[in-house]
Amino acid sequence: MEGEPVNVSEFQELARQALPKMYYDYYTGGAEDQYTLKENVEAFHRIMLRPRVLVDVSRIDLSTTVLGYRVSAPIMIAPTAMHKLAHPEGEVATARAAAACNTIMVLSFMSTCTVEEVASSCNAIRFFQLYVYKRRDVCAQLVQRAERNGYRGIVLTVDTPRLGRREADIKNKMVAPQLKNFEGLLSTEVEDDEGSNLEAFAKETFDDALSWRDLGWLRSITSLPILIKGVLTHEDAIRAVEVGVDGIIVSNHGARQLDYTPATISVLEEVTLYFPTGLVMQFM
Ligand SMILES: Cc1cc2nc3c(=O)[nH]c(=O)nc-3n(C[C@H](O)[C@H](O)[C@H](O)COP(=O)(O)O)c2cc1C
Ligand SMILES: CCCCC(=O)C(=O)O
Repeated sequence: MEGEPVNVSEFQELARQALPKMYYDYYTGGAEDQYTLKENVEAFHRIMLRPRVLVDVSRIDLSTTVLGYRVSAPIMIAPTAMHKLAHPEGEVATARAAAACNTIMVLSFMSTCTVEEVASSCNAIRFFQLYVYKRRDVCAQLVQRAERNGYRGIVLTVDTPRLGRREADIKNKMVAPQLKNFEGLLSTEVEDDEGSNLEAFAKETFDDALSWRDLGWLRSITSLPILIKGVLTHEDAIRAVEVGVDGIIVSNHGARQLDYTPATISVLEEVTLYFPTGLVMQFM
Protein backbone atom coordinates (compact mmCIF):
# COMPACT_ATOMS: atom_id res chain seq x y z
CA MET A 1 0.00 0.00 0.00
CA GLU A 2 1.35 3.40 -0.92
CA GLY A 3 1.16 6.31 1.55
CA GLU A 4 -1.18 6.66 4.51
CA PRO A 5 -4.28 4.45 4.70
CA VAL A 6 -7.34 6.29 3.45
CA ASN A 7 -10.17 3.85 4.08
CA VAL A 8 -11.23 1.02 6.34
CA SER A 9 -10.06 -1.72 3.97
CA GLU A 10 -6.56 -0.26 3.98
CA PHE A 11 -6.54 -0.12 7.78
CA GLN A 12 -7.68 -3.73 7.79
CA GLU A 13 -4.75 -4.70 5.58
CA LEU A 14 -2.33 -2.95 7.97
CA ALA A 15 -3.90 -4.85 10.87
CA ARG A 16 -3.46 -8.12 8.99
CA GLN A 17 0.23 -7.37 8.57
CA ALA A 18 0.73 -6.28 12.18
CA LEU A 19 -1.25 -8.84 14.20
CA PRO A 20 -0.57 -12.46 15.05
CA LYS A 21 -2.76 -14.62 12.79
CA MET A 22 -4.77 -15.99 15.75
CA TYR A 23 -5.89 -12.52 16.80
CA TYR A 24 -6.45 -11.17 13.30
CA ASP A 25 -8.64 -14.17 12.50
CA TYR A 26 -10.57 -13.72 15.76
CA TYR A 27 -11.26 -10.04 15.03
CA THR A 28 -12.29 -10.50 11.42
CA GLY A 29 -13.98 -13.89 11.41
CA GLY A 30 -17.63 -14.82 11.30
CA ALA A 31 -19.47 -17.99 12.25
CA GLU A 32 -19.51 -21.22 10.23
CA ASP A 33 -19.69 -20.66 6.43
CA GLN A 34 -19.37 -16.88 6.96
CA TYR A 35 -22.30 -16.38 4.60
CA THR A 36 -23.81 -13.66 6.78
CA LEU A 37 -20.39 -12.04 7.14
CA LYS A 38 -20.34 -11.54 3.38
CA GLU A 39 -23.97 -10.46 3.35
CA ASN A 40 -23.33 -7.79 6.00
CA VAL A 41 -21.05 -6.04 3.50
CA GLU A 42 -22.98 -6.83 0.32
CA ALA A 43 -26.30 -5.62 1.71
CA PHE A 44 -24.73 -2.18 2.06
CA HIS A 45 -23.55 -2.36 -1.56
CA ARG A 46 -27.15 -2.86 -2.67
CA ILE A 47 -28.28 0.37 -1.04
CA MET A 48 -27.97 3.20 -3.51
CA LEU A 49 -28.17 6.86 -2.66
CA ARG A 50 -30.75 9.18 -4.19
CA PRO A 51 -29.14 12.61 -4.05
CA ARG A 52 -31.16 15.82 -4.19
CA VAL A 53 -29.36 18.87 -5.57
CA LEU A 54 -29.19 22.61 -4.92
CA VAL A 55 -29.50 22.28 -1.18
CA ASP A 56 -27.41 24.60 1.01
CA VAL A 57 -24.90 22.28 2.72
CA SER A 58 -22.47 24.92 3.91
CA ARG A 59 -23.46 24.18 7.51
CA ILE A 60 -24.44 20.65 8.36
CA ASP A 61 -25.14 19.09 11.71
CA LEU A 62 -25.29 15.30 12.04
CA SER A 63 -25.62 15.36 15.80
CA THR A 64 -28.43 13.54 17.55
CA THR A 65 -29.23 12.18 20.99
CA VAL A 66 -29.11 8.66 22.37
CA LEU A 67 -30.96 8.16 25.66
CA GLY A 68 -30.75 11.92 26.04
CA TYR A 69 -26.97 12.15 25.48
CA ARG A 70 -25.80 14.23 22.55
CA VAL A 71 -23.49 12.53 20.04
CA SER A 72 -21.81 14.30 17.12
CA ALA A 73 -23.23 11.83 14.58
CA PRO A 74 -25.48 8.78 14.77
CA ILE A 75 -22.45 6.51 15.13
CA MET A 76 -21.39 4.87 18.38
CA ILE A 77 -18.62 2.46 19.36
CA ALA A 78 -20.00 -1.08 19.62
CA PRO A 79 -18.79 -3.38 22.37
CA THR A 80 -15.92 -5.52 21.11
CA ALA A 81 -13.95 -7.86 23.31
CA MET A 82 -10.27 -7.80 24.22
CA HIS A 83 -8.72 -4.71 22.63
CA LYS A 84 -5.34 -5.44 24.21
CA LEU A 85 -4.90 -8.32 21.77
CA ALA A 86 -4.36 -5.55 19.22
CA HIS A 87 -2.71 -2.79 21.28
CA PRO A 88 -1.21 -2.58 24.79
CA GLU A 89 -3.40 0.41 25.72
CA GLY A 90 -6.56 -1.56 24.96
CA GLU A 91 -10.00 -0.11 25.70
CA VAL A 92 -8.56 2.97 27.39
CA ALA A 93 -7.35 4.19 23.99
CA THR A 94 -10.73 3.39 22.43
CA ALA A 95 -12.46 5.43 25.13
CA ARG A 96 -10.21 8.40 24.41
CA ALA A 97 -11.15 8.13 20.73
CA ALA A 98 -14.85 8.11 21.68
CA ALA A 99 -14.34 11.25 23.77
CA ALA A 100 -12.46 12.97 20.92
CA CYS A 101 -15.31 12.21 18.51
CA ASN A 102 -18.04 13.15 20.99
CA THR A 103 -19.67 9.81 20.83
CA ILE A 104 -20.64 7.00 23.17
CA MET A 105 -18.49 3.96 23.81
CA VAL A 106 -20.00 0.66 24.86
CA LEU A 107 -17.43 -1.23 26.92
CA SER A 108 -17.49 -4.99 26.36
CA PHE A 109 -18.09 -7.30 29.29
CA MET A 110 -15.03 -9.14 27.95
CA SER A 111 -12.74 -6.11 27.97
CA THR A 112 -9.04 -6.37 28.72
CA CYS A 113 -8.94 -3.06 30.68
CA THR A 114 -11.10 -2.88 33.78
CA VAL A 115 -14.35 -0.96 34.13
CA GLU A 116 -12.52 1.41 36.48
CA GLU A 117 -9.47 1.97 34.23
CA VAL A 118 -11.69 2.94 31.32
CA ALA A 119 -13.85 5.18 33.52
CA SER A 120 -10.90 7.15 34.86
CA SER A 121 -9.12 7.48 31.51
CA CYS A 122 -11.31 10.23 30.00
CA ASN A 123 -14.75 11.77 30.06
CA ALA A 124 -16.34 9.78 27.24
CA ILE A 125 -19.97 8.84 27.81
CA ARG A 126 -19.88 5.10 28.41
CA PHE A 127 -22.41 2.29 28.46
CA PHE A 128 -21.53 -1.16 29.79
CA GLN A 129 -22.28 -4.32 27.81
CA LEU A 130 -23.35 -7.36 29.79
CA TYR A 131 -23.14 -11.07 29.11
CA VAL A 132 -25.11 -13.11 31.59
CA TYR A 133 -23.02 -15.83 33.16
CA LYS A 134 -24.33 -18.77 35.16
CA ARG A 135 -22.57 -17.01 38.05
CA ARG A 136 -25.15 -14.23 38.43
CA ASP A 137 -23.23 -12.85 41.41
CA VAL A 138 -20.28 -12.03 39.10
CA CYS A 139 -22.63 -10.21 36.69
CA ALA A 140 -24.30 -8.30 39.48
CA GLN A 141 -20.93 -7.14 40.81
CA LEU A 142 -19.80 -5.98 37.37
CA VAL A 143 -23.06 -4.10 36.72
CA GLN A 144 -22.80 -2.41 40.08
CA ARG A 145 -19.15 -1.49 39.46
CA ALA A 146 -20.19 0.03 36.13
CA GLU A 147 -22.96 2.01 37.80
CA ARG A 148 -20.65 3.27 40.56
CA ASN A 149 -18.09 4.34 37.94
CA GLY A 150 -20.45 6.52 35.95
CA TYR A 151 -21.51 4.25 33.08
CA ARG A 152 -24.87 5.49 31.84
CA GLY A 153 -26.57 2.38 30.49
CA ILE A 154 -26.46 -1.40 30.41
CA VAL A 155 -26.39 -3.10 27.01
CA LEU A 156 -27.56 -6.68 27.48
CA THR A 157 -26.38 -8.87 24.61
CA VAL A 158 -29.08 -11.44 23.91
CA ASP A 159 -27.76 -13.31 20.87
CA THR A 160 -25.11 -15.39 22.60
CA PRO A 161 -26.62 -18.29 24.53
CA ARG A 162 -23.49 -20.00 23.23
CA LEU A 163 -20.63 -18.67 21.18
CA GLY A 164 -20.93 -18.94 17.40
CA ARG A 165 -18.89 -21.71 15.81
CA ARG A 166 -15.95 -19.79 14.40
CA GLU A 167 -13.92 -22.19 12.34
CA ALA A 168 -10.76 -20.08 12.23
CA ASP A 169 -10.73 -19.90 16.04
CA ILE A 170 -11.12 -23.68 16.22
CA LYS A 171 -8.18 -24.21 13.85
CA ASN A 172 -6.01 -21.61 15.62
CA LYS A 173 -6.97 -22.95 19.08
CA MET A 174 -7.89 -19.38 20.01
CA VAL A 175 -6.83 -18.58 23.56
CA ALA A 176 -8.84 -16.37 25.90
CA PRO A 177 -6.57 -14.22 28.05
CA GLN A 178 -7.26 -13.83 31.77
CA LEU A 179 -9.54 -10.79 32.02
CA LYS A 180 -8.69 -8.29 34.76
CA ASN A 181 -12.34 -7.42 35.44
CA PHE A 182 -12.87 -10.93 36.75
CA GLU A 183 -9.73 -11.18 38.89
CA GLY A 184 -10.63 -12.75 42.20
CA LEU A 185 -14.09 -13.61 40.89
CA LEU A 186 -13.71 -16.13 38.10
CA SER A 187 -10.98 -17.71 35.99
CA THR A 188 -11.08 -17.41 32.21
CA GLU A 189 -8.76 -20.38 31.87
CA VAL A 190 -10.26 -23.58 30.52
CA GLU A 191 -8.93 -27.13 30.43
CA ASP A 192 -10.10 -27.89 26.88
CA ASP A 193 -7.18 -27.76 24.42
CA GLU A 194 -9.05 -29.33 21.51
CA GLY A 195 -10.38 -26.31 19.60
CA SER A 196 -11.28 -22.71 20.45
CA ASN A 197 -10.59 -21.96 24.09
CA LEU A 198 -12.92 -19.01 23.85
CA GLU A 199 -15.78 -21.22 22.72
CA ALA A 200 -15.05 -23.65 25.56
CA PHE A 201 -14.96 -20.77 28.04
CA ALA A 202 -18.32 -19.46 26.82
CA LYS A 203 -19.84 -22.93 26.96
CA GLU A 204 -18.75 -23.33 30.56
CA THR A 205 -19.64 -19.84 31.69
CA PHE A 206 -22.49 -18.23 29.71
CA ASP A 207 -26.03 -18.90 30.91
CA ASP A 208 -27.88 -20.52 28.02
CA ALA A 209 -31.11 -20.51 30.02
CA LEU A 210 -31.30 -16.70 29.82
CA SER A 211 -34.79 -15.60 28.79
CA TRP A 212 -37.22 -12.66 28.81
CA ARG A 213 -37.97 -13.38 32.49
CA ASP A 214 -34.41 -12.36 33.39
CA LEU A 215 -35.00 -8.75 32.41
CA GLY A 216 -36.77 -8.53 35.79
CA TRP A 217 -33.62 -9.74 37.53
CA LEU A 218 -31.51 -7.16 35.67
CA ARG A 219 -33.94 -4.38 36.63
CA SER A 220 -33.68 -5.47 40.23
CA ILE A 221 -29.89 -4.98 40.36
CA THR A 222 -29.53 -1.67 38.51
CA SER A 223 -31.30 1.62 38.08
CA LEU A 224 -29.51 2.32 34.77
CA PRO A 225 -31.43 2.24 31.48
CA ILE A 226 -31.33 -1.20 29.83
CA LEU A 227 -30.83 -1.76 26.10
CA ILE A 228 -30.96 -5.16 24.47
CA LYS A 229 -28.52 -5.96 21.70
CA GLY A 230 -29.01 -8.67 19.11
CA VAL A 231 -32.62 -8.29 17.97
CA LEU A 232 -33.30 -9.20 14.31
CA THR A 233 -37.10 -9.47 14.09
CA HIS A 234 -40.04 -7.19 14.74
CA GLU A 235 -41.61 -9.88 16.96
CA ASP A 236 -38.70 -9.72 19.39
CA ALA A 237 -38.58 -5.94 19.22
CA ILE A 238 -42.26 -5.77 20.19
CA ARG A 239 -41.60 -8.18 23.05
CA ALA A 240 -38.68 -6.04 24.19
CA VAL A 241 -40.89 -2.97 24.33
CA GLU A 242 -43.53 -4.92 26.23
CA VAL A 243 -41.01 -5.90 28.91
CA GLY A 244 -39.98 -2.25 29.16
CA VAL A 245 -36.46 -2.00 27.77
CA ASP A 246 -35.11 1.49 27.14
CA GLY A 247 -33.54 0.72 23.77
CA ILE A 248 -33.13 -1.98 21.14
CA ILE A 249 -29.95 -2.60 19.17
CA VAL A 250 -30.64 -4.37 15.90
CA SER A 251 -27.66 -6.65 15.32
CA ASN A 252 -26.45 -10.00 14.05
CA HIS A 253 -23.28 -9.57 16.12
CA GLY A 254 -21.13 -8.89 13.08
CA ALA A 255 -22.17 -12.32 11.74
CA ARG A 256 -20.17 -14.01 14.50
CA GLN A 257 -23.06 -15.85 16.10
CA LEU A 258 -25.73 -17.57 13.99
CA ASP A 259 -24.79 -17.89 10.32
CA TYR A 260 -27.53 -17.49 7.66
CA THR A 261 -29.28 -14.70 9.52
CA PRO A 262 -30.02 -11.68 7.35
CA ALA A 263 -27.60 -8.79 7.16
CA THR A 264 -28.32 -6.42 10.02
CA ILE A 265 -28.93 -3.43 7.73
CA SER A 266 -31.53 -5.41 5.78
CA VAL A 267 -33.80 -5.94 8.81
CA LEU A 268 -33.46 -2.46 10.26
CA GLU A 269 -36.52 -1.27 8.35
CA GLU A 270 -38.66 -4.22 9.48
CA VAL A 271 -37.85 -3.42 13.09
CA THR A 272 -38.02 0.37 12.96
CA LEU A 273 -41.36 0.46 11.11
CA TYR A 274 -43.00 -0.63 14.34
CA PHE A 275 -41.46 1.97 16.61
CA PRO A 276 -41.19 5.63 17.31
CA THR A 277 -37.77 6.98 16.38
CA GLY A 278 -35.15 6.92 19.07
CA LEU A 279 -35.70 3.43 20.43
CA VAL A 280 -33.92 1.40 17.79
CA MET A 281 -30.30 1.56 16.66
CA GLN A 282 -27.77 -0.52 14.76
CA PHE A 283 -24.07 -0.82 15.41
CA MET A 284 -21.49 -1.19 12.69
C1 LIG B 1 -13.75 -8.71 17.43
C2 LIG B 1 -15.17 -8.50 17.85
C3 LIG B 1 -15.50 -8.69 19.17
C4 LIG B 1 -16.82 -8.49 19.60
N1 LIG B 1 -17.11 -8.59 20.92
C5 LIG B 1 -18.36 -8.35 21.35
C6 LIG B 1 -18.65 -8.37 22.74
O1 LIG B 1 -17.80 -8.59 23.58
N2 LIG B 1 -19.94 -8.14 23.09
C7 LIG B 1 -20.93 -7.88 22.19
O2 LIG B 1 -22.07 -7.67 22.59
N3 LIG B 1 -20.66 -7.81 20.87
C8 LIG B 1 -19.41 -8.03 20.43
N4 LIG B 1 -19.13 -7.94 19.09
C9 LIG B 1 -20.19 -7.55 18.14
C10 LIG B 1 -20.23 -6.03 17.92
O3 LIG B 1 -20.69 -5.38 19.09
C11 LIG B 1 -21.16 -5.62 16.76
O4 LIG B 1 -22.43 -6.14 16.98
C12 LIG B 1 -20.66 -6.08 15.41
O5 LIG B 1 -19.28 -5.86 15.26
C13 LIG B 1 -21.36 -5.30 14.28
O6 LIG B 1 -22.39 -6.05 13.76
P1 LIG B 1 -23.92 -5.54 13.81
O7 LIG B 1 -24.02 -4.33 12.94
O8 LIG B 1 -24.71 -6.67 13.30
O9 LIG B 1 -24.22 -5.23 15.25
C14 LIG B 1 -17.83 -8.14 18.65
C15 LIG B 1 -17.48 -7.94 17.31
C16 LIG B 1 -16.17 -8.12 16.90
C17 LIG B 1 -15.83 -7.91 15.45
C1 LIG C 1 -16.54 -15.20 24.73
C2 LIG C 1 -16.11 -13.93 24.00
C3 LIG C 1 -17.23 -13.20 23.43
C4 LIG C 1 -16.81 -11.95 22.74
C5 LIG C 1 -17.69 -11.71 21.58
O1 LIG C 1 -18.82 -11.31 21.74
C6 LIG C 1 -17.25 -11.99 20.23
O2 LIG C 1 -16.12 -12.44 20.05
O3 LIG C 1 -18.06 -11.78 19.30
